[in-house]
Amino acid sequence: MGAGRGCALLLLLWGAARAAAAAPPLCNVSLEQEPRQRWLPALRHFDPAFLRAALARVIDETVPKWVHAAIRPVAEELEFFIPQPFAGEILGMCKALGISVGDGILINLAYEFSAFCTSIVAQDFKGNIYHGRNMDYAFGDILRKITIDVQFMQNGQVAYKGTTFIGYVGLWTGQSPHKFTISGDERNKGRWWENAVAAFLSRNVPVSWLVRDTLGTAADFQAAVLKLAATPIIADVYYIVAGTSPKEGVVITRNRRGPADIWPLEPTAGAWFRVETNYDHWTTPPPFDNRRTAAIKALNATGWENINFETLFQLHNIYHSNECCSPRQVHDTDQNLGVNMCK
Ligand SMILES: CCCCCCCCCCCCCCCCCC(=O)NCCO
Repeated sequence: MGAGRGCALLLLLWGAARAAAAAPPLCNVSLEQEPRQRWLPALRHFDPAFLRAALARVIDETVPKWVHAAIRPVAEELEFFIPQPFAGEILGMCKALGISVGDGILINLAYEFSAFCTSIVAQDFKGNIYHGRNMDYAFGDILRKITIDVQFMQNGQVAYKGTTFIGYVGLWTGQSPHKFTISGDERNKGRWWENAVAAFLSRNVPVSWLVRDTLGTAADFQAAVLKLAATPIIADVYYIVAGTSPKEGVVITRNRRGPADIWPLEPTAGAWFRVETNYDHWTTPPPFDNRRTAAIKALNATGWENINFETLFQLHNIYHSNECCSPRQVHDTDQNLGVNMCK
């Protein structure tokens, strides 16, 4: 399919019962406005006191107090190392909310909170490409209330869009309309605050900022894959990318410095889907986390004749049900996001 002819649909479903779909607020962020100003309209959807309390709780429960005390001044200094527009955007929100710049920067370096993400890219028998992703977090009670769909606007058009949390300027899920979609899944453990500052000082960028940068600048699927594979970042990650033409689907396993592996769709060889959870695809997942096997089973049962937006969405619920998750993985809330690129 020609890049200009694609259409795109974003859909969010919240809640453990998943009985009713409730979309998060849809916010426009104008890339033509000063970075410090551009998120202020989006902030108006939220109670500043709630955001301040949420930020305090997340930091309090994930960063030891002595580390917070030591790291906050360092994070504040990072203002001078952070590239635009990210620095301006974070500072603008900190000022508007009356929170410390150090805390604002710190939370924007957050990589994961016990996240169990799954991304699937698949091609149907007609050559349509589908990209679905699921996120399952700790802090569900907070994160469900601060999730937003964002349209980044330029010249009166949507330049790119994504789903994030208010205050968090990077994207882990996004779409460049009619071109490509990206999702990121956590790779490699480690406390997020431990290495973030040191890695940042090496001038590498957070993984979610590279997603946003790629959505805003890459001309097509191929350019996006190259950029996501090669740009130095501050942590390991899996980038899952889907395009609008047959075979345009790939899982990129990233080290900080570059690609560890590139795993494309190979529909002619029967590989019409790729599933990425939080483990290298060439290794066996641990027995307590069966998401990959369950997703593969469900995809094979569905078949490429029947894969579509609806079945992919349902499938995310199936493999993510309690049957395949250990108690450790079953949080009280789930986020399921399906990104469908269609002809
Ligand atoms: C700069 C203003 C801050 C405003 C206050 C924000 C309130 C609380 C913020 C909570 C932010 C949560 C960040 C979560 C990061 C998750 C990263 C992620 O999605 N990782 C996926 C890994 O698979």
